[in-house]
Amino acid sequence: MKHLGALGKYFWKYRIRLGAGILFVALSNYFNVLSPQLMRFIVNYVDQSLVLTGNAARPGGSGFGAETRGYDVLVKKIVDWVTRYNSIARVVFIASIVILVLALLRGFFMFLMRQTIIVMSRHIEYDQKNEVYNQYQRLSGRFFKSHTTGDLMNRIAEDVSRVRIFTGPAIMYIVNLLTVIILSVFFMVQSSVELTIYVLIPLPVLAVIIYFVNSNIHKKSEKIQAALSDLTTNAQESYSGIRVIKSFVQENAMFNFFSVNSEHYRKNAIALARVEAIYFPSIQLLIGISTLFTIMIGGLYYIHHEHNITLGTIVEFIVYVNMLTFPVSAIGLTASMVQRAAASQKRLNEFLDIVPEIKNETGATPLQLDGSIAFNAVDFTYPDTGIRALQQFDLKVRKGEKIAITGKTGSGKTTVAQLLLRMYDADSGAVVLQHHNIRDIDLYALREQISYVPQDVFLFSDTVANNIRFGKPGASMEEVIAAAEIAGVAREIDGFEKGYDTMIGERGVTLSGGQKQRISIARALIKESAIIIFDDSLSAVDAKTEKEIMGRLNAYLDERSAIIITHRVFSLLSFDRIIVLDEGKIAEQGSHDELMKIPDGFYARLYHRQQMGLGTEEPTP
Ligand SMILES: Nc1ncnc2c1ncn2[C@@H]1O[C@H](COP(=O)(O)OP(=O)(O)OP(=O)(O)O)[C@@H](O)[C@H]1O
Repeated sequence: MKHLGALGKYFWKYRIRLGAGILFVALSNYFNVLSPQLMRFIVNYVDQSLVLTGNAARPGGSGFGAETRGYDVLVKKIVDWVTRYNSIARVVFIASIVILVLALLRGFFMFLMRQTIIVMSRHIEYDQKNEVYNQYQRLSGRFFKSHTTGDLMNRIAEDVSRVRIFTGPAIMYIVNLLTVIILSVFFMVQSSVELTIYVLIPLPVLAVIIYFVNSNIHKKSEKIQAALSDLTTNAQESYSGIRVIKSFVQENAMFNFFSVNSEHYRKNAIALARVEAIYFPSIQLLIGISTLFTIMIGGLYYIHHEHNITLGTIVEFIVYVNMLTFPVSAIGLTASMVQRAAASQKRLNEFLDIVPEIKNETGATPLQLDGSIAFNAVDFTYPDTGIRALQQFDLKVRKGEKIAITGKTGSGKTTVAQLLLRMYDADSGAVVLQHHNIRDIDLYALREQISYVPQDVFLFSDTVANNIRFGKPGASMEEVIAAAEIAGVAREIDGFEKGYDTMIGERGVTLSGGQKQRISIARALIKESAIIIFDDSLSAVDAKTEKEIMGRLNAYLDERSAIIITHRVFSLLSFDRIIVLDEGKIAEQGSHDELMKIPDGFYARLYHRQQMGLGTEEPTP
């Protein structure tokens, strides 16, 4: 329950709606509890009138003496007003119309109650979804590595919905339950204390049943939720990896895996349905017993002229008991709504309370980057795997310098890019840009001024133009085309039937790997930053195209600093410096000619291998 405390800020934000909603619930119930009193009046009035005309149900009738006992002030006024008419039919007719008016008033306030509380819950749902989404955006790559997409999706969709059920329907039921019970018990006691006690006797039993059955329901619901989460993750991975599944002919295995999860979910859902099936009839039974007590004991009191019980009182109590039926039977449902919401909010809080590892330090400056970079004795170990990716790594890049980084796979090349984008912070040493430690530079300004083309391309389900424009929102069509031209993909885009308006499916399924890579490059180039990082960004294009692109890039890069990570060395000729990384350390460094002179050097061997057309694999020592 304490987890729901996190919603306090939202309730405060929408306090006027909430306050009005509570008032409307109370008013709606107030008008609701008045009608049983009027029904008592009508029955007693008719009964008494029949006595006077000699047609009483029993000699003496109910007597008007008991009638006004426990009436609400408003009901008293209504009774005074209707009894001014002499005809029984007229009194009954007018009193009945008043009951109808009361029902309408009740309905009107109920409508207002929904308009305020349910609308408030939708606002909170919207705010909370945005809050969670924003937090997802702020969290670091490490967080996303340790949580599945299915789990993230479940929390932002399923958990937020469950919390909404608390902030809307559950709050409404709770306020409704409390006001109905307080008002009806108050008026029942006013009418007859003895009968009230008998009518309420089954309630403790009801409370015990509700408690036990409800905790059972809660446990089962939790299991269902966990099973549903597995199922979602399972399905989501199947969609994303459909090409791998098909190529490995693993459709049946995947389906079997899904069916096992699905079966687990089904069993839990059926178990829950069974418990719920027992729950509602038991509640109805106990409410039925209350009604039985009302008629039996009320009837006996009436026959024996005890405790001023009239026929009208019995009718009034029957209506009260019926009035309590729904709110009381909804106690379990409401309690489980609250429990589920608390569990969901706990899951949301787990994410919302995470302080992003990488965040702006106070006083961080939005530095205008000129392109000079320095890695000073940087050590970095990935916290989740403990892999030491960079060791005492030193690198100085002057403004406008073009550096190529090569080396064996896993030697730490991408890590250099990750630290430069401040996706991680160095454990020791420092990354310095224009004499400013990277930690003192405004994070968003930093990333805004670095163009990064990652190894694994990701394109959005949008048009080609919008995917390129992602690098510079609001860029003109000319800028988009210019970027595509430098990236060497313009001719292919022109060949598409809809050109730059061609929709790219999820993850760009309609494009070839090379096309996707080049669109991703165009997206980075349009950004026009002082620093450009290519992380093996041309691995899927042929060597000739790569050379052409490199040629155009040379002109584009001009004054910009560039770090090009690659496994293909023969295109590195025009670089100012080439770095060979090995186990997180610089193994070789220099121009092409200098590196070629190192006897048995990694670079020289790799160059020869590739010249002989033996591919990009690393040379064996
Ligand atoms: N996000 C990560 N979490 C944990 N360990 C990582 C992560 N990324 C990389 N590593 C590990 O750190 C080491 C350096 O990885 P890095 O990606 O920098 O190498 P690389 O030289 O770019 O490799 P490749 O040429 O295959 O892209 C590797 O051993 C790798 O397994």
